[in-house]
Amino acid sequence: MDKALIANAQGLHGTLTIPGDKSISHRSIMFGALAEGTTVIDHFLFSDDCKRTLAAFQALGVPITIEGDQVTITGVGLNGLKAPKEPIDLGNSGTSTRLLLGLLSKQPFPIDFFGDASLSKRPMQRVIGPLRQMGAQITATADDFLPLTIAANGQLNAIEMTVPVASAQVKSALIFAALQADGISKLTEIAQTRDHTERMLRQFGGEIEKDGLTLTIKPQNHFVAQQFRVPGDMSSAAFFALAATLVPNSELRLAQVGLNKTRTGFLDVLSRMGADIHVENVDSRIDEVSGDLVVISSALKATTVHGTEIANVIDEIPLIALAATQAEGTTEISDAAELRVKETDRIETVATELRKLGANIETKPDGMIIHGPTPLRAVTSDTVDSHGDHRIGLMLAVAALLSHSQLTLHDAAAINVSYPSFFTDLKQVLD
Ligand SMILES: O=C(O)C1=C[C@@H](OP(=O)(O)O)[C@@H](O)[C@H](O)C1
Ligand SMILES: C=C(OP(=O)(O)O)C(=O)O
Repeated sequence: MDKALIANAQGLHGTLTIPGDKSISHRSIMFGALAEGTTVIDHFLFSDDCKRTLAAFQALGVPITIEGDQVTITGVGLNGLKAPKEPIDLGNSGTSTRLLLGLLSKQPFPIDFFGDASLSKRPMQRVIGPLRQMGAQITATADDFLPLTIAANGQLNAIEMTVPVASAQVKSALIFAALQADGISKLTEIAQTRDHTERMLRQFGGEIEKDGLTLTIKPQNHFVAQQFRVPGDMSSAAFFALAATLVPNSELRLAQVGLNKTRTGFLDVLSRMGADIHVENVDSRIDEVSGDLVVISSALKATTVHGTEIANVIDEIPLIALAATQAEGTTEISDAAELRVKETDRIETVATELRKLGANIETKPDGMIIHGPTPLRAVTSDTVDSHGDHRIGLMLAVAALLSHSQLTLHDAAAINVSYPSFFTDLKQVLD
């Protein structure tokens, strides 16, 4: 599907309630299924990826009902899942695949997974390798890719390891497996990644100890159903925070956005660049803190993004690159080779698409060097391409707002993976 993008925006005003967090929505279904009792989740993100997790648990025999943006899950516990009748389709969702690998690695029946063309190219060895060390029986194409089969398995051994990639998905998969292991497991991260699994595990009555970057997990199989509201997704709010920063004469409020410190790196980077963003109405009654972001347009200057900050901004790097094209000076992003194994190689897709609009971007194996500012307009093409990657499509829709030429987005439907209501939300706040 091709979509005409909105160009030459004059200002963004008003208040937007940002859709629910994708990472938390996935995990809410998982813990809800494992708990005893009825879990009620409000402001669940009904995006393509989260719907894959929801459908996977329905296929595993978990009763789940939907009313508006509320999901009700009747928990069955780890021992109450049923053999799925068919292979499970995980679509485009890396989070569903990797977390489910750990969660389902000790079931008394085999389970087959497959996914779309993009997901079938994403590395799974990072999860399959450690799970095999624990005793899981997993067979995958070329040992690393979907489609794969988790064989029936009655035993998982505890593990002590340093997780070799800074990845919340790998960490979370191993936490789910460790809950079912025969002893105490210790996982050490090389950098702090998003900690929603750890927080939700505690919220559902489980135990996990954290000492610096090391987590200690004992076997446990008793979780208590919960009721909560999923905070707005910082990674979705980021599109509007940048749009309001870059489009002159804007003042926008993004309501009830998740402010978990492992997710707010984008606000730090933009603030360093000179953005005017402040936080109001913080709600810290629950473990996943949320608040409003108030964003006023401002000029940006270049920055450097590297090292342990990368994990915190991993999904926002396409937007940081866009910000850098509008900033005074040279921005360098390093230590971000993980971008090459996302839905697309995001170093290449960001550079290819923004260059069409006149951006001056050099790519490196682990990042990008961006020389700004450059006006954005159709230079080599007036059609930009999501390449089937939601974050690229959404970033390009923000870039288009600054362009004086009319642009078309190829494969605009990709945005449904994380932000189906984006274009409706955008219309609501444009002058
Ligand atoms: O755990 C999660 O919910 C996620 C972790 C990140 O992936 P990695 O763990 O592969 O870095 C992120 O890119 C993804 O959008 C969601
Ligand atoms: C990388 C992403 O998601 P996933 O790994 O779940 O496909 C993303 O949402 O940008």
